[in-house]
Amino acid sequence: MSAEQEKIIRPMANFPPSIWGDQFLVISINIHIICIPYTMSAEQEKIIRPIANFPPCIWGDQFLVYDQMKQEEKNATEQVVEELKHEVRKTFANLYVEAEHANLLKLVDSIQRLGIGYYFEEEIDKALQHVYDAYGDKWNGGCISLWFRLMRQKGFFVSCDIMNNYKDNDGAFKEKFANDVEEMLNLYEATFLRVPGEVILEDALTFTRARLDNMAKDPECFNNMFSTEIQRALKQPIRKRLPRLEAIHYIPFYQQQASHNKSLLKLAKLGFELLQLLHKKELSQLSKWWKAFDVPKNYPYARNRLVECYFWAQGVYFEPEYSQSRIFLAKTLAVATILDDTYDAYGIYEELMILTEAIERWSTECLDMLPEYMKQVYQMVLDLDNDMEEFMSKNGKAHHLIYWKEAMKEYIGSYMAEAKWRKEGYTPTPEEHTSVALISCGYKFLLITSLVGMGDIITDESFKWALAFPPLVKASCTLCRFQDDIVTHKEEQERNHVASSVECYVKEFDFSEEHVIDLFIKKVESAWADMNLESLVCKDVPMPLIMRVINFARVIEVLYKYQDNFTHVKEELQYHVKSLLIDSMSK
Ligand SMILES: CC(C)=CCC/C(C)=C/COP(=O)(O)OP(=O)(O)O
Ligand SMILES: [Mg+2]
Repeated sequence: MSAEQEKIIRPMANFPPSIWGDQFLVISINIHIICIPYTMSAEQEKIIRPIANFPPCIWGDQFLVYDQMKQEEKNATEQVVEELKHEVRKTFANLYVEAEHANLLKLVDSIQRLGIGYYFEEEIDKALQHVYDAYGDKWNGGCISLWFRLMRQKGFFVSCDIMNNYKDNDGAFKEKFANDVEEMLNLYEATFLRVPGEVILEDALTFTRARLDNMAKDPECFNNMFSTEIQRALKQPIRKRLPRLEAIHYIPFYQQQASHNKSLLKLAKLGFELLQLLHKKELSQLSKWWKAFDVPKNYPYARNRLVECYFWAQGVYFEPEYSQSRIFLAKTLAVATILDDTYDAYGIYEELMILTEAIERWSTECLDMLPEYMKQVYQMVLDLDNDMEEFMSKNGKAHHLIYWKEAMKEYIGSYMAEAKWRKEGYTPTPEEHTSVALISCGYKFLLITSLVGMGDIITDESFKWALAFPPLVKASCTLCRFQDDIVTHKEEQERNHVASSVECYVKEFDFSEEHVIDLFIKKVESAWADMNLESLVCKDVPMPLIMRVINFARVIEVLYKYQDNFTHVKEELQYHVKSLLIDSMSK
């Protein structure tokens, strides 16, 4: 300032200086030390961490490399596939006459169950629209249950009144159907497309389940082929099956049927094989990416589950067009697993506060404030965004990642809320718990993850819709949370862990654990009915998005139905992974 300007008289107060000097620097250094566990001596490390001792990864490095098909062989296979597709298209065309409508439905069902529905998306849409336009709700071409299931699967809200055809005048189910295995199976499968309040379908489920149960115990009645089908259906109906796993079982079953279409069978096998090559390539690419993080060394407390995460992502979508999204989803799942275990199987409250704030701020500048062991996982989170942004900006859709980040922040916020309850030893009321646990189950965040990169069908509106937590998404989160807690809560409570929904309900209502679990099984069933309803009434939501929600729910059926197969990878999941990603389809 010039001497002139200096004439200004400032209202100076001459406040006394700080009296504390630098003495608190030392304390803040101590706080910093607490945040860096690897530099702490055993003495200093008085902190008791909620360690879980999760089993290690069982797969080793086997997916790093894979057997590739020679280019000439691949080209030749693709050529045959095109020819076979052409032939199947001709079959469609022949079935449009009225007398063949039931066969048209059977063709659609076989194609879908053989796992090659994505080859004939247009033909299937056209065929079902044709049947709907011709009959509306008044289908009279036989195979009622098959018609009902296929229509509802595709989003046509046909009435369940047609099921009265299975009943006598006195309202009981006709006994003449009871010995018809195929009809019983079809009716049973149709009941899983019911929406809340469809009593006739609930009764049909009770009726068919009892009959099929008896048939399964009496293999003399029919051939072996159906016996296996019945047992599989009783364990898991078609509505809840992952399409790729269904193809593995259905292809040999279809082959055994005398009436099978040879071109279709061959196409299903070749299609499976070609797609398996792509999946192997993706997993190999992911394995290389993951290996660089050296999870066993850097995150020994966490579940190292890349292969299982890939299985998860592949369950959500297996089609070639979603390759980039599938990879992004698998990466996000693998990182989310480390985060989940950091929040509830290693981190202490003060450290988690810092990590939560860093994720909220989303900047490399936050790296310095993090405890040493968290730095890498934080960088992994930032890189998920950076890597996907590169791909998304090619299509001018990089801004979709803003929604993804918003969802991630909400998800991490719910982990922090649980960490707080854990620290306080507080058991929330079921209501308080649900508001957090439906987000912490991860399914809202993962659904939003799965939409990134799916193509033009997904718009800003799709993300806004999902972020607003509509009933369809809420139902899938409900199912995920309760099914997960039913099988994981015992093991979790052996360490210092936030109360799961089971403990919250036991405490609030003074119910026995068994009773709470029965209640949750019913909640899971009604969440399926809610998803069915929403998938029929959400007309503004594109079908490919709805199918992601359904497939996420189907993955839960595999990973959490009877036990926690994600944490403890037993024979059944190993078998699935091998048949999808290692073994070749038998010719
Ligand atoms: C759905 C997500 C996020 C998948 C990633 C893997 C994961 C965290 C699974 C659930 O683990 P958990 O049984 O420990 O879940 P929680 O800690 O929420 O009970
Ligand atoms: Mg957990």
